Amino acid sequence: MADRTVVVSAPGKVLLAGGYIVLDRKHTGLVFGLSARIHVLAQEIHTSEGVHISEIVVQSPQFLNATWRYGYHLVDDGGGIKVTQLQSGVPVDSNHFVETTLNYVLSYIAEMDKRRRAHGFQPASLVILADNDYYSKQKQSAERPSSSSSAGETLPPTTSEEHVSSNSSSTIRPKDETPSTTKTEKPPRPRFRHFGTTLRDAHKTGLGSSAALVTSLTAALLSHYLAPSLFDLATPQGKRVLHNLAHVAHCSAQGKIGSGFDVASAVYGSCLYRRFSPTLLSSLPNPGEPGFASALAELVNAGKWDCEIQKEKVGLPPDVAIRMCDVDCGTQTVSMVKKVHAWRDGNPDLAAKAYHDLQSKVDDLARVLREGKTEEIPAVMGPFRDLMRKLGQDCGVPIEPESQEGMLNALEKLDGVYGSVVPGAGGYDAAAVVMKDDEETEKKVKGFLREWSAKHEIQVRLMRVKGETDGVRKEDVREFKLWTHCC
Ligand SMILES: Nc1ncnc2c1ncn2[C@@H]1O[C@H](COP(=O)(O)OP(=O)(O)OP(=O)(O)O)[C@@H](O)[C@H]1O
Ligand SMILES: C[C@@](O)(CCOP(=O)(O)O)CC(=O)O
Repeated sequence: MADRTVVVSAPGKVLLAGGYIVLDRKHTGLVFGLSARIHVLAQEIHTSEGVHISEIVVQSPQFLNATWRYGYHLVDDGGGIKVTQLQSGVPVDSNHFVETTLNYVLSYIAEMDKRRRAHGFQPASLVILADNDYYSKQKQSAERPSSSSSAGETLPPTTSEEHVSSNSSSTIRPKDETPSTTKTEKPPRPRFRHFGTTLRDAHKTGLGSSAALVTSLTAALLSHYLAPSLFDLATPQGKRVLHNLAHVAHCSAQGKIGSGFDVASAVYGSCLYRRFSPTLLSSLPNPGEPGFASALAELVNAGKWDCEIQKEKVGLPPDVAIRMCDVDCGTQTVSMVKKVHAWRDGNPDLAAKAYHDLQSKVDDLARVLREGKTEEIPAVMGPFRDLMRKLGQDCGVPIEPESQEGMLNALEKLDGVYGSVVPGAGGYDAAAVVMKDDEETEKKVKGFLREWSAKHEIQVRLMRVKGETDGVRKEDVREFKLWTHCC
């Protein structure tokens, strides 16, 4: 049988402009994909002769205690495939986004490829590898140097979980290719570092890890299990199916609260985004309920998807970059959205005016970036920030908190910085900077953030990540050979 090992990656996102208004179908948001990606490697699990296992094993080897084993069964009355997390040895936290994605994607696959109902799913191993910028550095993080040439570069510290599972044929660690380094040599920066923490305790930088993960996991499962005649990521139809299925799974895992701009950019990359009608998903049964599988397949394959993804409306001048600053604080997006909506519902006229004004700035910003009018960026981003700050004040929500306001005002005074914003929902998450794409400006910004951090006793740093237009893509499996069972 053909080797079905596949690696798919999807980008993170930054909603540069359009937070809150994009939740309303009347409006659009300007979203950029990011160079920070989440990769998922899918491969068969090879067992010794006579040994049969029926598991799907998902691992996130950059975190402690992050191996999730699932059994699966076909539910009667067309309820689809339901997975159950298997526990053995050290208890492992559940991973709601992974589990939900498996329920939706395996149900869709079984519906599209009827043979699966009779023969079931071959056991599979899925390895999640996130680019380093998705999480803030934590001081206790343990790293060991290893090979600098390929993707699986850093060895996780030994954990009790690994001890438990070390005999299993289905748990993988990167093959140990640790080179000998002398004491004085600085270890190479690992492409996928170990964060030295559990996922629950990790400090997210707000780049949209869950949407990138759900998208790349969905694409990896579809590519691994379905023949190319049924799913081909390289075709527009393949992307449409991926987009719809990942949307449904992500919405379900999130509790149906988002506009979906993050999944759209994970699939298609940078775009001007108009959301789908929320009613689209309202009649879909839940996984396991009668009729779920066929309703899901129908919704994904056809459905009245009325979202708009306009890629041609988005561009960047060649010498301009969108960079992100990690502020290393968290933001409660859900409660902020609730407060903004409560204000909007209580003040419809004021809200309509505010949303209209914000939309015109979203359009202006898209236009000046697309048309390469670098000199006009400050005159658009400044008033956009003012309007977002005003919205926050009206709703009693810290969309641009004072601490961020002071920092961004000072940052914008630097030569080469054209504008900045607290993207998406705002708050204390990452800040975005639109700046000249050269070393000199990068040095200035880094120096500024170092001084600002010291003066204000906070931790702000410029991340490596940059705005990028690409969406989901297949990666060269050979680059991930340290994470595969074979080769
Ligand atoms: N590297 C990873 N490995 C396994 N699961 C992950 C990984 N990254 C994200 N997840 C899943 O996504 C969840 C985080 O989703 P959540 O919506 O809270 O954050 P987010 O999408 O990163 O938010 P933001 O838009 O602010 O960046 C985790 O709890 C986990 O279920
Ligand atoms: C507030 C909202 O419009 C943007 C949230 O963006 P972010 O997660 O802060 O990047 C919500 C949404 O569109 O899903």
